[in-house]
Amino acid sequence: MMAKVTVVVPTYNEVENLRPLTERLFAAASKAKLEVELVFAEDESVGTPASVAIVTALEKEGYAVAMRVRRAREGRGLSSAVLLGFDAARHDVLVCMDADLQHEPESVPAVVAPVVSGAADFAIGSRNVADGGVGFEWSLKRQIISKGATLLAMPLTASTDPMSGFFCVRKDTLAKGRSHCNPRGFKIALEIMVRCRCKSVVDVPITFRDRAAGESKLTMRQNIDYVRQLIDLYCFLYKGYISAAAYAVVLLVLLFSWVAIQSWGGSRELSS
Ligand SMILES: Nc1nc2c(ncn2[C@@H]2O[C@H](COP(=O)(O)OP(=O)(O)O[C@H]3O[C@H](CO)[C@@H](O)[C@H](O)[C@@H]3O)[C@@H](O)[C@H]2O)c(=O)[nH]1
Repeated sequence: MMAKVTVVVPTYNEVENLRPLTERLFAAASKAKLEVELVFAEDESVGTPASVAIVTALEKEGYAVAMRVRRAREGRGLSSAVLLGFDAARHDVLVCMDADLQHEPESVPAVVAPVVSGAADFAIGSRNVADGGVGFEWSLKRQIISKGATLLAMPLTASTDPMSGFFCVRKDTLAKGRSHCNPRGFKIALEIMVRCRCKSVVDVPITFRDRAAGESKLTMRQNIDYVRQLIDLYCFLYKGYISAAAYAVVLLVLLFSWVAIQSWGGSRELSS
């Protein structure tokens, strides 16, 4: 039977990338015998009217594509847009990828395969496994930020690339933790892996390409959001250990205070 997949792509000012992404994705899906519904989860920007026009034209050409526009007054953000897109998905198998073609649409069948076959709860496109990598000159600053962020997340997940925004999960797996998912920030894959307690996580090698057009939306704000997200996720996952450690510290302080008081009392008795 043909697997049915909803691909959600968060978009903010990505006008130039919508058509090439759609054409490449549907070509790859038809080759791999995947039925795809493509949903652009758009936050309103200056490019929104042009983006809507492109998606309307693609729909008329027969592509199963839609754009959901969140108005500026309703909020903005990558993770929250992806969650809204997932909530509206028609199919059980959900994929998230970027609009800027840094994630190759031709890799979608490979990212989907472990989830469709039942081999994994969660599959993620990874640059950090054999046959995966970065296919362009990435600035040293971005490399350091990415490596540092990955290291900080290591105790939270089995994936080698939890910073990747290219992943696949089933609706029922997502439902296990959807209501606890933090909609803030950029790192929705990490959020879902941890909150939905995904047991079998499979890394699928991908080549991360240069942005085709437009600009990255990553700012300092997202880095701060990431640190807050990490603290929340550590507390969520290791709450038991953190409480036990805090309890042990309180007990030790009490014990040392008691010993100190005893020895002080004893030395006073000796000296009197
Ligand atoms: N709806 C919506 N989409 C957004 C927003 N901010 C960014 N996006 C969309 O989210 C995708 C990724 O955003 P970029 O701005 O291209 O992110 P990046 O900094 O290049 O980060 C990339 O690298 C990370 C791994 O290093 C990935 O985690 C991330 O998803 C992306 O691939 C793009 O399709 C972009 O339009 C937003 O506020 N709202």
